[in-house]
Amino acid sequence: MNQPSSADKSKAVAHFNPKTIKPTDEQQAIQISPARVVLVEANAGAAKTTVLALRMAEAWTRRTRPEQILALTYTDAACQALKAALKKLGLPAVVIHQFRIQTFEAFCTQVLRELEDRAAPVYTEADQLSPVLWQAVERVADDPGERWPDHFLMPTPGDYGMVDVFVQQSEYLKGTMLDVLERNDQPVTPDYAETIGIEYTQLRIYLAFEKIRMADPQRPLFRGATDATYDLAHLLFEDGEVSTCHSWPSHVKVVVVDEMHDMNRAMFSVLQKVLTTNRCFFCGVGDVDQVIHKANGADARFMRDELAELSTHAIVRYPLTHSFRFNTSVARLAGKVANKRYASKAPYPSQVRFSPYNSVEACAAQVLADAEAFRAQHKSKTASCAILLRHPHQSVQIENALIEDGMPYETLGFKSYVLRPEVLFVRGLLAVATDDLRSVTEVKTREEVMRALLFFSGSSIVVDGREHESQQDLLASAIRSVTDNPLFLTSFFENQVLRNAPASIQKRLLAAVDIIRKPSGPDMLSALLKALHIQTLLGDALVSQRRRLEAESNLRWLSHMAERFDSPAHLFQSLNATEQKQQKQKASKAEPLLLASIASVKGLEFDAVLLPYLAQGEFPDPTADMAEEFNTLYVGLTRVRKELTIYPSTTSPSLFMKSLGLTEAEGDAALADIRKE
Ligand SMILES: Nc1ncnc2c1ncn2[C@@H]1O[C@H](COP(=O)(O)OP(=O)(O)OP(=O)(O)O)[C@@H](O)[C@H]1O
Repeated sequence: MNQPSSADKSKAVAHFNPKTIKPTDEQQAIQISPARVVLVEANAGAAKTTVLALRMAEAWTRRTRPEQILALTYTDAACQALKAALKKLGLPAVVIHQFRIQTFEAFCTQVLRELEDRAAPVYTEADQLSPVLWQAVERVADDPGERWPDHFLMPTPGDYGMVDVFVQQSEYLKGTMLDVLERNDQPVTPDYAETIGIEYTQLRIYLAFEKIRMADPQRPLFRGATDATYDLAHLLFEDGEVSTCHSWPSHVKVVVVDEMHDMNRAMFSVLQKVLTTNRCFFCGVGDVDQVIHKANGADARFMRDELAELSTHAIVRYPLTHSFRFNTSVARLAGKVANKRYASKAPYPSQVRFSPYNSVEACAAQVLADAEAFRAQHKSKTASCAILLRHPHQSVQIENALIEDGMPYETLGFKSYVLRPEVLFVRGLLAVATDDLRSVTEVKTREEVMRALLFFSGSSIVVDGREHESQQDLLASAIRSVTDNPLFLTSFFENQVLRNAPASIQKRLLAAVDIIRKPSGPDMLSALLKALHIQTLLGDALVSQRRRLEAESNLRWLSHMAERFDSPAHLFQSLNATEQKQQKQKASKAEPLLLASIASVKGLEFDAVLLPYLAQGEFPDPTADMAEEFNTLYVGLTRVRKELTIYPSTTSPSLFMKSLGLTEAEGDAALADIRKE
């Protein structure tokens, strides 16, 4: 692997000169590098996306047509960040529009759509995958030709964690392409399963599932979230022809890949084909400490040995030493989290502030006050502020605080808490008990409330004389009659939801409605959830273990918030009013604040970043991979340009604070140091 030679540097002169920023020598070296294969590994904010944009702009200025320039990324946010960088450099919008900038999944979907002559349905929800999965389980269990039945550890119906485990393993197998690469026509045996690190039964089920999904390889039954990349990579592995497709890039001159640290084997195989079917310049950028998708097979070696092996040209590596996004204080903290050197050179000061909290509500109030202060100080519409969360359930109190204050906000990476299915179920019960569906003003939400009532009650619709009609059609006509006349909700609840629910659930639903109707104190919602045996109810309804935990957390945080209300009717009105205010805000022209998951803003940046709820059990999440939790924190705090505020819990201190030396005496000193800069 080579470093840029001084001859390289002296020969070329930049044809593209941005007016908005002055590229540094390091950046310009990448912009004009004559090397066929260029690689940049650098810290967050060190201008990786910017140099890709510079390289694209340089090629365009040197008369490469925009459609001959291809940029591939892992996430939509990274596509958005690259477009923003091109815009910031001053490229005309029409030109940016003509560049082909896509995620690998979107790119592969486009090619497969042309090859298959149709768009395969996309299933991303556990509920959609579950029936096929159980069909696969049955096939494996009933296979008369099975030679190793003694090795089976079959899941039993009701094993609801099964879907999550399956999705995780299958995304890993597909991302790494382990089975495709290692099988070589050998039979699937317990020994073979062990060599690829998958439990034998799981592998059998995975293969049966794939057989059902791909029964007709030309017309897959459906695709999961990352299946287009895998399917195309698989096709390429089997020497399938793609280069004759219109949508296959056949005359591209420049290929760039952002966030290359997220690359897995399937993406790499597709990239390999793009590079071997085009005489092009390649530039990839990444930062190993931003890997948060290991579960999908993301591996930094694709930026290193694997690329070197693939490339017939020498790889020239360039440095980007300084972060231009933020200054010393943030850089020091990022360096601590990622345990690496971090230099910075932003043309403005950045500050880090720690705002300890002692209750969930107090934290929300502090976040609101800080967001308000930031807005008051920076009147400009372009000053951006984002509240970044590790988990969606943490939005409950913050959304309430924002709504009460009248501060417009939008969410990214999750829905507002009032629209999450389990909260809609509670809203449904409140509507039934108070006989007031009219207060739910959005028609779409009324529909969702009815669906949630039916779904979480394990119920169905039965109409005499219409037995031949599908549940979908029956529900559609029930929804029509109730949305037209909200007073019919009670009869829908009594005659359908309740009557057709399993007997044990009927009792619990009645008890719940009873609790709402009787005068009760601030723990009404906790009592209602208890009467519903909510954990069992969620467990029975939700096939995904991840979703169950998420739903439980959402309801736990909701009941905490409900303690403020003296009656169920008030709680109900407040939830409805929250939704109405959100609708109003959407219609208004006021610039919204962003409330987002950290994962969804990877690649983006904001003037102010607020990172609430650093508490043990919340962030880091003890059930997740600890290295990735650190990377998630690193991604979150490196989104900031000027003002970073971190909210550590004083009652259950986060491991992060301890391991960063940011608690107690030693931590105070470190904080003081950081603040001084
Ligand atoms: N020469 C420069 N002068 C001033 N600002 C710059 C310069 N180069 C880049 N920047 C700015 O620095 C910020 C960070 O750049 P960029 O988004 O390209 O970093 P990145 O390495 O891709 O970050 P991440 O790893 O988070 O994706 C951007 O606001 C960008 O416009």
